[in-house]
Amino acid sequence: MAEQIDLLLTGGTVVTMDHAGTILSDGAVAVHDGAIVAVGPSAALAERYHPNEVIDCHGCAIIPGLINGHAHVPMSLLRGMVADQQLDVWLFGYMFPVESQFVDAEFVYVGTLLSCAEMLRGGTTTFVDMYYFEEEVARAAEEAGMRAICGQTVMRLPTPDATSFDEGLDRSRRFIEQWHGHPRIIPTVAPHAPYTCTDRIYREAAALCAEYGVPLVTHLSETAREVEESISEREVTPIRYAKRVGAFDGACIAAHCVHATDDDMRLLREAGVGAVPCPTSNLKLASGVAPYKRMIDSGVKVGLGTDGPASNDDQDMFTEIQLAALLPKGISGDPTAVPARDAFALATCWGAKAVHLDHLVGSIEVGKRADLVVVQLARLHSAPRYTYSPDAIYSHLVYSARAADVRDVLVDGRVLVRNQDLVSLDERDILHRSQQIAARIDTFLARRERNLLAKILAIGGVQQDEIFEIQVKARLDAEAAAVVARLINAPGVQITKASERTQYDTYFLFANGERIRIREDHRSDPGARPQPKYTITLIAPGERGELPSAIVLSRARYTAAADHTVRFYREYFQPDQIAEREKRRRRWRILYKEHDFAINFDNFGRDSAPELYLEIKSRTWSRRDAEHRAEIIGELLAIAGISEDALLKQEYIDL
Ligand SMILES: CSC[C@H]1O[C@@H](n2cnc3c(O)ncnc32)[C@H](O)[C@@H]1O
Ligand SMILES: [Zn+2]
Repeated sequence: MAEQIDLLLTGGTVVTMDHAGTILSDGAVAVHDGAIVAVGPSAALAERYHPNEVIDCHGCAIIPGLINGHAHVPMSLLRGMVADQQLDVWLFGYMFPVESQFVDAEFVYVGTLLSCAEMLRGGTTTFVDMYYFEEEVARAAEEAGMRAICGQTVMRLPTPDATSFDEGLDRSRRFIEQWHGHPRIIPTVAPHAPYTCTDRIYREAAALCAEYGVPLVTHLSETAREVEESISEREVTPIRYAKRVGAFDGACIAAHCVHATDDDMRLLREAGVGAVPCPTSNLKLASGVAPYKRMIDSGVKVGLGTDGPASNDDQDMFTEIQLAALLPKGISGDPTAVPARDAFALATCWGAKAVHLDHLVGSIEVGKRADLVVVQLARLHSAPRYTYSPDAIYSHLVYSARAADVRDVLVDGRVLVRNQDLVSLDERDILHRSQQIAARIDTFLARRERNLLAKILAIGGVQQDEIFEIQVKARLDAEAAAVVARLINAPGVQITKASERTQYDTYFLFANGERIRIREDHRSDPGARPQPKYTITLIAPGERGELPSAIVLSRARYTAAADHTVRFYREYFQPDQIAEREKRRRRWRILYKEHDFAINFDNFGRDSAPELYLEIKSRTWSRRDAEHRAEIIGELLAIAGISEDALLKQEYIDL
C-alpha cells in the first residue's frame, strides 16, 4: 500500500548536490514532516507514495534552497542610499551615522521582512545575518518561515542598540537565551570586525558562543587596508588575530576573507572556519576579488553571501553564484578556474558546510530538511536546453538562471512561495512600510548633505566651539626676530607656554565660503608629545566683521580630533577645491592685561628664503569681550612696532 506523505515534487530535473553529484532528469522528491523522505525517479516515487499534495515540476529544476552565508538583512532599507564610495567612507561617513539615527526595532523588523520577501522569491531559504536588534531579525525570519543564523552585533563603539560592549554582550546573551532551541533560528553573537573590536570583545563573544554551542559570526580581511593596518598595529593579519583572540575556538563564520594569505587559508582550514566572500559587495566597495579557487583548493570551507543590500544592492544569490564562477576566470585567464558545478556548490552543499548547517541543508538527500526550490528552465533568457552532458544543468543554473526564474520555494517542507507568489508575507504592506522609513532617512540626508557642520557631527567627536576668534596678521621682514622679541619681552607680558611645531594643513574650500582644515601638528620642543596631533576644523563664514587695524573677528569654528585619513575626508566632504600649506611655527601663549593671547611666529619658506609672519590671536565667547581684546591687540601691535600698512587681511590660505 502507498505510504501517506505530505508532499511530492515530481517531474523535474533534481539537482541533488549530494556527494556523488546525482542528477535525476525526471525526478521526484518526497517530503514528510518537514524532511526529505525519498529522492528518485518520478514514476517510482509516484507508485510508492500517496501525497497530500503534488507539485508538478515539469520544465523545472528542483534544487536545494540557496544559502546566503553573509548578510545584514535589515539594511535593505538603506539600499541605494549611497553608492560608489570606499568602505571607510561608506561605513563611517554614511552607514554608521544613519544607523545611529534611524535603526530601531521597527526598522530592523520591516527591513528584515523586505529582505526575506526578496530572498524567498529568489530561492534563498537560509541566511546568516549580523545586525542590531537581532531579536527583530529573528522574529521577522520566523514569520517569513525562513531558516537563519542571527548574529547580534557587538563592537567597541556605541551601537544603535547598546551604549557599550558590555551592554551589547548582555543583550546578546538575552537574545540567545530567548531563541536557543528554535528549529529554524539559530541565535548568536557577532563581533563586527577586528578594526571595531578589542581582544576582550572577541574572547567574551567566543566564550558566549561556546556556552550555547552556536557559531561566531564576524567580518575578516575584507580590504587590503584592513590587512595592512592590522599588520602595522598588531603585527598579524586579521585572520591570525581572530584565531589568537579565540574566535576560531568553536565554529566560526568569517565574512569576506578577500585578502586571505596562504597562511591565513591554512588557519581557516585547520580551524574549520567557514569563509564567505560576497562577490558583488566586494566589487562594489572595491575591496577586491576573493581567492575563490585557492581557498577551495586549500580545503577551506567556502560559501557565498550577498552582504548587506546597502553594498550589493540586491540579495540575489544567482548573481553571486555567477560572479563566483566568472571572476576567477577573468582574473586568472583560466576558464576552468571555478567551474559552474563548484560555483553552484558554494551556495548549496559547500555553503551549508561553511555555515555549519550541512547536517540539515545544502543538498537533496534523505534525512535532510526539505528546503527546496523549483526553478523554471524554459524562459526566454535560458532556452533552449541541452542534456547530452550531465554538467549542462549547472551551466544553465549558473550562467543563465536568475532569481526571477524561481517558481516555488519550500522551507522545512512548508511552501513559502507558490507560483511566484509569497505565501507567508504581505508584499504590498512591506513595500509601503519600507518606503515610509526610507522617506524619513531621505529628508535627514538631504539636510545633512547641505550642511558641513552636520556632516562633521555625523562622524562624531566634535566640540561645538561657537566662539569669536580675534586675529591679526603681519608680514615681517629682516627685523622679524627683533619684532617678536620686543613683543614677548615687553613689560606686562607674561609668557605662560612656549612651543615649536611644524603644521601641515589641508584646506577644503567650498563654493559657499565654508572651509574645512585638516591639521597635522608635530611638536618639536623638548618634552612635547612625540605623536602628531590631528584635528579637523570647520571654519564657517558665519558672522564676519572687521575691527580697526585689520583685526578680523570670525565666528563659529568647530574642532574635533581627526580620526580618519585626509583621503577619507576628501571623499566624504567632496570639496570644490583643495589647498595645502606647510609652516613652521613658534608659539608663545601670553597673558597681557589679564587676557590670554597666542603669538605665532610663522615661517612658510625655506631657510634660505624665509617667508615670515606674525599672528596675534585670542578667543572668547562674548562679542563685547572680543571687541575689548581687539583693542588690546592694537596695543600689542604698537609695542611690537608694527605699522598699519604691514598688516594683512587675508587668511594664510588666501595669501
Ligand atoms: C555587523 S552588521 C553591523 C554593521 O556592519 C556594517 N556593515 C555592513 N556591511 C559591512 C561590510 O561589508 N563591512 C563592514 N561593515 C559592514 C553595517 O553598516 C552595520 O553598522
Ligand atoms: Zn558584512
